[in-house]
Amino acid sequence: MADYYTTIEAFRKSLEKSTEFRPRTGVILGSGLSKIADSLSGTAIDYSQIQGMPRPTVEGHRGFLKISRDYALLAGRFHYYEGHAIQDVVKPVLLLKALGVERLIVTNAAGGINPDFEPGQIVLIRDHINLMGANPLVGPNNGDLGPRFPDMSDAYSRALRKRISARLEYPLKEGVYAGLSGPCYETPAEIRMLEKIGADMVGMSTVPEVIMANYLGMGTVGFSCITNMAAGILDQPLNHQEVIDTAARVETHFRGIVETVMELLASE
Ligand SMILES: O=P(O)(O)O[C@H]1O[C@H](CO)[C@@H](O)[C@H]1O
Ligand code: HPA
Repeated sequence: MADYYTTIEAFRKSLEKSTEFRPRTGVILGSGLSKIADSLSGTAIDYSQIQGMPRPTVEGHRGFLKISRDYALLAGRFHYYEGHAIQDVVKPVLLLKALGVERLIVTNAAGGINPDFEPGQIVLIRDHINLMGANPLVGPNNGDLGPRFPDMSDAYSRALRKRISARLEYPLKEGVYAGLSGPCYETPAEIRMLEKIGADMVGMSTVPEVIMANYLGMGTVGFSCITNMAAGILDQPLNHQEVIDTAARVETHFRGIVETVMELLASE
């Protein structure tokens, strides 16, 4: 395994110069969702100012940290398909750890598999299936950071999900997220397989981040914005522009949910 301890220490040092804020809640924003960070007050720090932080290459991931007393929002994540080592894909989580963040909210754009879902809907992630073909914890383990064999039975905190559902005006549907490496969208046959193994939505991110957050002891919740129905469900081709457009269409609604959850976590 990469020496995550060293990476976290290097981020801590680098951030010492740019901010005194040490929030408890971190948010990773998915494709097309970075406007949420614009609308919140705080200090914006470009990834280029943070030593060791890669640059996002995907449209909809801008590459800055917005930080205030209560929150650290990351507008820009790294995907395995971009060619990053899996150890770099989890750098947003290591950065949040360096700031002392204890709770993580992950968001993503995903294709809907469950026929009860529709584009524009926000789904609370109940669990995931790791089909990336990679795991960020492979390699020697530093027991000071986390266990060799982390338990994943509550990776998307049941307790937090319950509190979120109680706080929101209407309950969100929950679903299982299948994380694949991409960058191809899936074939219709792959989507039929994913449905059979219990996936409700599909994407190319989130899973490595949540594995790392769980390993580091962060309580985690996740939201998928269903930006399109997965391949073969509707008789139409998929493209990233549709993903960005749908995320933009529901941005205000999604922001409301994320802000409510951020307030809920900050008040505890
Ligand atoms: O998961 P996020 O980063 O939100 O983005 C999703 O959208 C992109 C595909 O359109 C992929 O990167 C997929 O993972
Ligand atoms: O249909 C999809 N498949 C994989 N990743 C995605 N991200 C948004 N939509 C999708």
